[in-house]
Amino acid sequence: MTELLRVQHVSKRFGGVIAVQDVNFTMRQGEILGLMGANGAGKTTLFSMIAGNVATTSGQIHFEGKLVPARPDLACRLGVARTFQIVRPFPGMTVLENCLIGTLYGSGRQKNLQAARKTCRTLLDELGLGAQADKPAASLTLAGRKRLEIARALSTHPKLLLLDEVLAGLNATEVNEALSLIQQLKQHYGLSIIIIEHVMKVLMRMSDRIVVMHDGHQLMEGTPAEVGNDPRVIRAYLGEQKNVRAA
Ligand SMILES: Nc1ncnc2c1ncn2[C@@H]1O[C@H](COP(=O)(O)OP(=O)(O)OP(=O)(O)O)[C@@H](O)[C@H]1O
Repeated sequence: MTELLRVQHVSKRFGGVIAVQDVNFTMRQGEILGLMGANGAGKTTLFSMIAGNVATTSGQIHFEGKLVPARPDLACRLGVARTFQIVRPFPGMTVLENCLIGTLYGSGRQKNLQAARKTCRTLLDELGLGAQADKPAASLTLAGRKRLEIARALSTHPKLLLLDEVLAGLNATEVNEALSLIQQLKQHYGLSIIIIEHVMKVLMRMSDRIVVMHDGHQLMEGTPAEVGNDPRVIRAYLGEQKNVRAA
């Protein structure tokens, strides 16, 4: 499969805090890559650098062979879109208008407003938000706002979707629904996905490969089975006795 993303010796320092240190991995087109790590491990900072929200202190990130600039608008035009852990809709705009912005200005920029509206309605239908399309974003439930966050990212027509804890705060039924939805969207839009998720069982189930972060470092990279059985991961997250898959 074709290489999509290359993260090379990437580090980020915020003043005296080293949030990410010398992280290296590649990702193939069509993969689902899990990003695992405890609070403060550096996962979101890594996302922010891949999405161009934050500049690297050192190292480089290439997407389809092109250097990802430290500008989210330009990274978006390359085909990278992200969600935020704390959802960021424009609350006063309707659900549809929130998506229109991405469709009109993202990587697949549609010039025609009517066509863009149609695209957004189809997308919102797929995400189960069709009935809410003309309501204000602020009126959605948490599960609805999480779906809108995904819709907003997809509206930019990305090739790589970065999902930052989109399942957090959802109940068991909502988590299962969201997982099937993500799989469907991946197939339909031919997406590659990097997912940050604290529920390990979910991450293990979804991911083709997992990169494990610990205190800003990359602890290891491997298949879910390799990660679940790795003594370093077990030591870092669960103590000596347990197995990650039992968590
Ligand atoms: N803008 C910032 N300024 C200063 N320090 C920051 C900034 N952003 C992140 N950090 C620090 O960098 C480290 C990594 O944070 P980051 O949010 O990337 O971790 P995380 O793995 O995503 O954690 P969580 O699972 O809690 O979201 C933490 O020590 C955090 O306090």
